[in-house]
Amino acid sequence: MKNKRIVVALGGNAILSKDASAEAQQAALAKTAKHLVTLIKQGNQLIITHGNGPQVGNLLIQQQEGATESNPAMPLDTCVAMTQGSLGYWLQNALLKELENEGIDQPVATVLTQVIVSEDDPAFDHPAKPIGPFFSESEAKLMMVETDSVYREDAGRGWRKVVPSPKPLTIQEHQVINTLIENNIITIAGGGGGVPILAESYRGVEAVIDKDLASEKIAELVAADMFIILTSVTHVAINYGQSNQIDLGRVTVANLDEYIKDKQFSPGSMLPKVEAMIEFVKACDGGQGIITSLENIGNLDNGLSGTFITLD
Ligand SMILES: Nc1ncnc2c1ncn2[C@@H]1O[C@H](COP(=O)(O)OP(=O)(O)O)[C@@H](O)[C@H]1O
Ligand SMILES: NC(=O)OP(=O)(O)O
Repeated sequence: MKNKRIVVALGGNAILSKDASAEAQQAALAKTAKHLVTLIKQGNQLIITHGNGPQVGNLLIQQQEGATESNPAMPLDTCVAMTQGSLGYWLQNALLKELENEGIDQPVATVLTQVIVSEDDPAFDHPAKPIGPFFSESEAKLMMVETDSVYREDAGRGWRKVVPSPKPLTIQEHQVINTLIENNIITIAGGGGGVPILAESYRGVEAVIDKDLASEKIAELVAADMFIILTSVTHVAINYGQSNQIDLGRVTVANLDEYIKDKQFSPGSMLPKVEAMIEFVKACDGGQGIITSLENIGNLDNGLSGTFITLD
């Protein structure tokens, strides 16, 4: 796996697990940076994207709980921009430190990335993107009565607030991203799925774009050779969480289409990752798609670890 242009998408849950402190998230990113630098040492060009589901949900709670008339809560699109900034800041410095440890002199830049969405996207009427902390069913149901927020069960892990998640149409800053990569600058972009804006008006809309779908758009626009989604599981599975669970090694688009029809992947968690991979391998002829865990990055060379997605 040498000298490739690789888009790597990091899950927000891999950065924030139980401890939401800045120190704990920075420590998680320091570990992440070590794994990413392995790919850089092999001579690959990296474009790194990341989620913000846990972080943007936490920030929204802080905003709402601390709000006063003279110091109002910021809207969700601005919260996305704020988490893009804070996570980019932590990740950029974690990478710089690890590169320095390895004696690699390469700059890193974080691009404030906006993503164009349609005002008419039906997602605005059907909130489906889980953000923030996990609650019990009874806590969530009480909050649904007391506030106008919607909560849903998230892949067997508890209940979370859900917000609209419109489809990313294109990436406003794609030329900036391409210019950085052409100049051999390690690029962090599309953080938190990008800030959702409407075309032409540059007006933000209150939503959280799925970072896997936004990352796929970036992968297409930079003509990536490889698109890797790193999450908390080593493989995509069928019968996930059941006694007959089967981890998928190599799968084709046709296989995945069948599994989607069979409702094997949870919406808001594994389904968008699988959909993003299908889009990528269809759009980038010969492009390789991989879903695996961060810790598995070092094992990708032998082709044995993770779920590898191919066109046919
Ligand atoms: N079919 C499946 N195979 C593997 N994991 C699945 C499946 N369906 C749901 N999941 C869940 O999806 C999670 C990954 O989604 P999520 O945590 O939202 O991603 P992110 O890493 O981007 O934050 C896994 O940890 C697992 O709990
Ligand atoms: N924006 C987004 O998709 O974040 P997560 O990957 O953390 O859910």
